[in-house]
Amino acid sequence: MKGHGRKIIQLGIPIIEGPPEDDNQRETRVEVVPMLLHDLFDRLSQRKSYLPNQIIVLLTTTMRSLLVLQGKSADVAKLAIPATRSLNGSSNGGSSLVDEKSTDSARPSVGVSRVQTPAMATYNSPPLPPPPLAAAGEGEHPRHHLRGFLSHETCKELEFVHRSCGAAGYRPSVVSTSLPHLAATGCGHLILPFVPVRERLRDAVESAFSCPFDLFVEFTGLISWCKGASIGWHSDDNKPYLKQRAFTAVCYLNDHGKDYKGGILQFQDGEPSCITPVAGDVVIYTADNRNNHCVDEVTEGERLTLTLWFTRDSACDEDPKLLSFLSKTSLSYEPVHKKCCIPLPASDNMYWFSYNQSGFDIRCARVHILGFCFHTSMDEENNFVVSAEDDPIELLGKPLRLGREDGVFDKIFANGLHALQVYAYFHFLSSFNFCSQMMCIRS
Ligand SMILES: O=C(O)CCC(=O)C(=O)O
Ligand SMILES: [Fe+2]
Repeated sequence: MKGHGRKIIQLGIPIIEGPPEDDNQRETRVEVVPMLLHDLFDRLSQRKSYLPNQIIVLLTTTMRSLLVLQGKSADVAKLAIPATRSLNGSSNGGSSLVDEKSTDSARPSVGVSRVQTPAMATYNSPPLPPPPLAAAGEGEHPRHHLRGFLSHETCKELEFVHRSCGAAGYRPSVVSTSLPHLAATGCGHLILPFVPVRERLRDAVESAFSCPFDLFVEFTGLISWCKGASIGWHSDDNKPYLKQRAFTAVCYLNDHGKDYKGGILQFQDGEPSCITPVAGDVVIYTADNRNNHCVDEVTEGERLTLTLWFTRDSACDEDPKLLSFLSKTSLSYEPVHKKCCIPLPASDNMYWFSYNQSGFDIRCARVHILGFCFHTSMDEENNFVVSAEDDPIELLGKPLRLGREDGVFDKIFANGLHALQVYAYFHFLSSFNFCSQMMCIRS
């Protein structure tokens, strides 16, 4: 089976239709299930949780056949359900594997990919929920609102990454953490929590819009919409350099009303016409002008999202870029202090943007809001002294220290962004009662 390097292996009684190009192979490749594998596969089928790209066993040796999929749950949705139906109908007297009502639609659906697919494949598994949104994606304004897609823990974990590493965003009053940013700043390990989320989202989008195996992730980013942030009517592919974008997924990581005010997502036409963000919910829609939308101004607090764009163009796949960044930064970095576990300095020119032509630097603003200031000048004995307020932009790219009231911390940071990242990281930890860790930036 083709598609993103995923594999399908079938032994024993043929139970699925292979794609046309496999026809010849199917005739010759059906083999008896080796006894040696029986126990192994039976045990694998008992497992409760699977990671992306793990082997998933759908039918085990008790059915005198093995169907093993390696890959995504969308693969399973697409192939397993028709397979189990045809097997049930095929007279071998086997008990029903999947409740018939739940398999009304042989097409992949969001409902299918949202349940734990391996559980579906084991005997006596509960019936699948009906595909709740199957019809909506085909309309004039193809979009879906998936409720409770991310757990509370996942939302918090992603928020943690953002608090540690967020940088000035692509629009005023927006702070973002993109995966290339994490990779390029030596925080590659912080990409890990995104991996299963991206995989599940891609499954959901491919399933909901009936394009299995078609999509690549083009961009993944955490975005905080601070007070004053908004975006007017637009479609997500509305610039020549954005034409590769086919679908959007926005995951809400915190709650409207509780964490912030404003920030409602509105669509120009079609249903649902507006989305009031709830932590864990996801909205997916086509990136073209069938889904013109805007986000109301955030009037209080901070709205946090994880936004992904998907493309059909493999040249725009984010993954090779990430791997290239990771291979450069992760392999070449040698920490000054071997035990250092704080984020690395980032490239300086990534974080500057001009605001109303007057110049605005998010690094200065944020340290001031946090009650700190930068100290950059040295006296004759090479000690840092309080100053640096004259032309902070100029000095932000140089080594500096953080000061608070009359004191100056000892730690020398590579530049302003580095200081800010480290501060944000420890500030976040301290909110979980790890205050003592803050002390280590003093030494
Ligand atoms: O955050 C949202 O609800 C939508 C964001 C959006 O429209 C965009 O980033 O293009
Ligand atoms: Fe948008």
